[in-house]
Amino acid sequence: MSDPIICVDSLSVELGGNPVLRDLTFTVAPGEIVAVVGPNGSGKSTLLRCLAGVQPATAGEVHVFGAAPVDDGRFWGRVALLGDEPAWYPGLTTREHLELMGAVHSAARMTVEAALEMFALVERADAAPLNLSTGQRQRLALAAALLRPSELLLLDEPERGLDIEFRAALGDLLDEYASEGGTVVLATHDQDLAGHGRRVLPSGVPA
Ligand SMILES: Nc1ncnc2c1ncn2[C@@H]1O[C@H](COP(=O)(O)OP(=O)(O)OP(=O)(O)O)[C@@H](O)[C@H]1O
Repeated sequence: MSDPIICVDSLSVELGGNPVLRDLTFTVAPGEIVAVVGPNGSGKSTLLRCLAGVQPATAGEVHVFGAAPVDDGRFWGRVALLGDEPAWYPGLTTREHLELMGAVHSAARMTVEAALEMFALVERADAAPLNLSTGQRQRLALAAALLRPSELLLLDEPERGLDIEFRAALGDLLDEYASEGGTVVLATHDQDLAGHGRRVLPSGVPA
């Protein structure tokens, strides 16, 4: 069996003196989709931030690709993160944002035109992101994350702002990414999306 992509061992995180994650242990194998589920405030985003190396553990360990995640170019070359609203370049269009993503990463997974098509952004390709609807902006953020090559996708509530049809399409895109060997960890409130993977609760209780 291949080595896990992610090992979380007895992870605890306190924020502002409050325990948010308590003694959480799980592993994620290559090609797996893991859905972090639970009510508001249960620690889903905190767990994703730990996996991204931007939230230190209070106790326990997190290993990604066999080492503690480090917020550096080598790590982000392998990991695509979709968190809160990205910082858009106000002078660049939708198409130019995707071209930029393709330019900074070698071996893009798809062309810009294919991404515009796949994420239903063709008609808004020449608009600035701030002139898109909330759902269209989320589709652009997802297009950017899926256009670039990566081995691990970390997605915090990727369903935010998406209509029902596109949520279903997103599940299929994640399945396709995983079938190519990519690993996905997503925090989600969408039960259908969560059904595409194994469920993990940040409380550590099996779902
Ligand atoms: N900087 C902070 N200082 C103190 N407490 C915080 C901080 N950030 C988050 N929290 C608290 O930590 C807990 C977990 O927050 P987190 O955002 O991880 O939850 P979540 O499961 O992602 O929630 P949601 O479903 O609403 O997105 C919440 O109770 C939140 O209020």
